[in-house]
Amino acid sequence: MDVDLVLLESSLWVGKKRYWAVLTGWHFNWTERDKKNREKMTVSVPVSEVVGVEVSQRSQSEEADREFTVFYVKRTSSRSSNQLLWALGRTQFSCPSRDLRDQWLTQLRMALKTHSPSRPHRLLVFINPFGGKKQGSHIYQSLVAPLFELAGISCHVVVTERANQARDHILKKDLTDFDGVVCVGGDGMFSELLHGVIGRTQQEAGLSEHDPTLTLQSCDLHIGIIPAGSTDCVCFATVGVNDPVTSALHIIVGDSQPLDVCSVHHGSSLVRYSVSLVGYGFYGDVMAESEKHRWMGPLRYDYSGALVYLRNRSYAGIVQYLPADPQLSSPRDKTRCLSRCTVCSKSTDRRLLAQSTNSSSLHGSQFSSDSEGEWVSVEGRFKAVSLTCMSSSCPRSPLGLSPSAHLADGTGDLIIVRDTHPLGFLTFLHRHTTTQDQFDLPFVDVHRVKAVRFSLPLGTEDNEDEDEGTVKDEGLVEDGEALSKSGSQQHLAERVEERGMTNDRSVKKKDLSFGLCCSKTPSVSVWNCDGEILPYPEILCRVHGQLVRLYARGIEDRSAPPFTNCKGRAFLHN
Ligand SMILES: CCCCCCCCCCCCC/C=C/[C@@H](O)[C@H](COP(=O)(O)O)NC(=O)CCCCCCCCCCCCCCC
Ligand SMILES: Nc1ncnc2c1ncn2[C@@H]1O[C@H](COP(=O)(O)OP(=O)(O)O)[C@@H](O)[C@H]1O
Ligand SMILES: [Ca+2]
Repeated sequence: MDVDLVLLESSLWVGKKRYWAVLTGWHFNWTERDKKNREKMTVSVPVSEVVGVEVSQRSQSEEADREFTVFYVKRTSSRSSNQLLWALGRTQFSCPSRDLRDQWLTQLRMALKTHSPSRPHRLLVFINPFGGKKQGSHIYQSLVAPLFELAGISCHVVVTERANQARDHILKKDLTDFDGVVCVGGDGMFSELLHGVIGRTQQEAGLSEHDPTLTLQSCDLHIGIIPAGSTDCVCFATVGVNDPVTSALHIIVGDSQPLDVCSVHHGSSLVRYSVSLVGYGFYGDVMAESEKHRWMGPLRYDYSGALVYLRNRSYAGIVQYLPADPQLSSPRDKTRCLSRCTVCSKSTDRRLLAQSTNSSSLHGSQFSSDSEGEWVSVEGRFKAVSLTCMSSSCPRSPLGLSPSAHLADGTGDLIIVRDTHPLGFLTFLHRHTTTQDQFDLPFVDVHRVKAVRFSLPLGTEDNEDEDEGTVKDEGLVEDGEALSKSGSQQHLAERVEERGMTNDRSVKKKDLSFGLCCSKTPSVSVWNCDGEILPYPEILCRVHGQLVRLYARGIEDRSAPPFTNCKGRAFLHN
């Protein structure tokens, strides 16, 4: 029952103004009262958004002994982009007596404990000092660490010295004391945490990650992201803005956002997990190209994007997909997945029901293609084939690859861009930066799916040296050597070149050995899997609903009605 009992109320002063302050289990409100005791504006802070309470830091004096400061989440707008940001609000209250001050401190701290129980107390933080503009350590020390300290969160901080250190740490070290893991970096760093957390959970549950038909165990350990990378798409799409303070506050208040994850398999092995982009053709080529220009920082994507666009390539392939239930939602229904999204909540309800009716729980049960419906097949030449489990919005594309995709509905959106003239493809790309519908083009199809398979038509060059089932050599969990950009990716990029897949250097190499016959453009591309290159075109992807949880709450709806108090009066929400 949602009874909002008053825990404490009294007169308090803020500066020279007198307020009537009320603490209930759910809210801390203070209402200005004028000299005639008439009520003016009320400020209301949900207890769940109180960051901390402190006694006055001023030197001991009678006045200071009657003061306390409440720190809380304050919503503001960014001046440049009009995005909703969270900042640290603070109000210093003065009490009539020291006794009353102590009562306020006790009650506020107690309310925090009992009404905000999901807050983390101990976190494991990984900082990539080389991500994005190389500001990770500075961002953490100057903006995030002071907030965690204020909130009483203790942190074990690891500044990484190599790629995959964070993933390996999570897979192998004792994590019993930690409530969550946090990365300070970009999507690549998030991906390391994702692989560590999912891998660890399956190890402990005794489940094989390589079997795409198995329902994996969802992970309890939460993941937090402090954006300090190049695209920061996972943060942007789950929080609505790339801002370290906003993200730190979501971690502090213990927000919990389930997230769908796609497992990518080749042959009989798991290759990687992805949450944002599994993309072949254009996005694969952009990623392969951009690795050569890493020194440019985030700009490498625009530069490489332009180069790859001008190459004007398309690739032959067979895309097969398992459609999701069209009754539940559609990628073209013009809705947005916002905080407390009903489509995602219904998916949660269905999962809970399935778990309760399945005596041995859903985990470890089989995902049978028969009961999941019929595969649909599309063969042709494509500019791009992309699968995304969420909108994949980012500053470069504020509505994302698929604006109506859901964070936690158990499906992904498959976007097929068939071969077209360069101007058409530019229109498609450009619409990602506006509010125009990028799917409303005759050469673009979008489907909401549960699984996707991609293969090459018979006779495509790459089929010849395709070696099914050998991925384990580079597999993620098998040998601890993931396909990382900065480490083994170097070696993979060389393999890609040797196979004559994507870049110009590879063509030159072939030209030298085979002469003119091989100067044609490569017939296969690579997959871009959340920023990592997968050099084998034939893959199977399966979406796992709500496999992990982030310290986030989805994008908050700015048009939501104002809060009202228990007496129905209008409230100013801080
Ligand atoms: C004409 C303007 C076209 C703008 C097209 C914007 C499409 C943006 C879609 C972004 C999807 C992002 C999905 C997330 C991917 C990340 O996981 C992943 C890794 O991120 P990290 O480095 O932070 O670790 N990032 C990426 O894969 C980056 C993909 C970026 C693609 C940028 C494409 C720019 C295209 C520019 C075309 C210009 C044409 C000019 C013609 C002369
Ligand atoms: N200390 C390190 N040295 C080199 N590479 C690292 C280090 N720490 C993490 N990485 C790797 O760097 C890659 C890019 O990191 P990320 O933080 O995503 O930045 P960006 O968004 O700029 O790509 C990731 O794939 C990650 O595995
Ligand atoms: Ca989804």
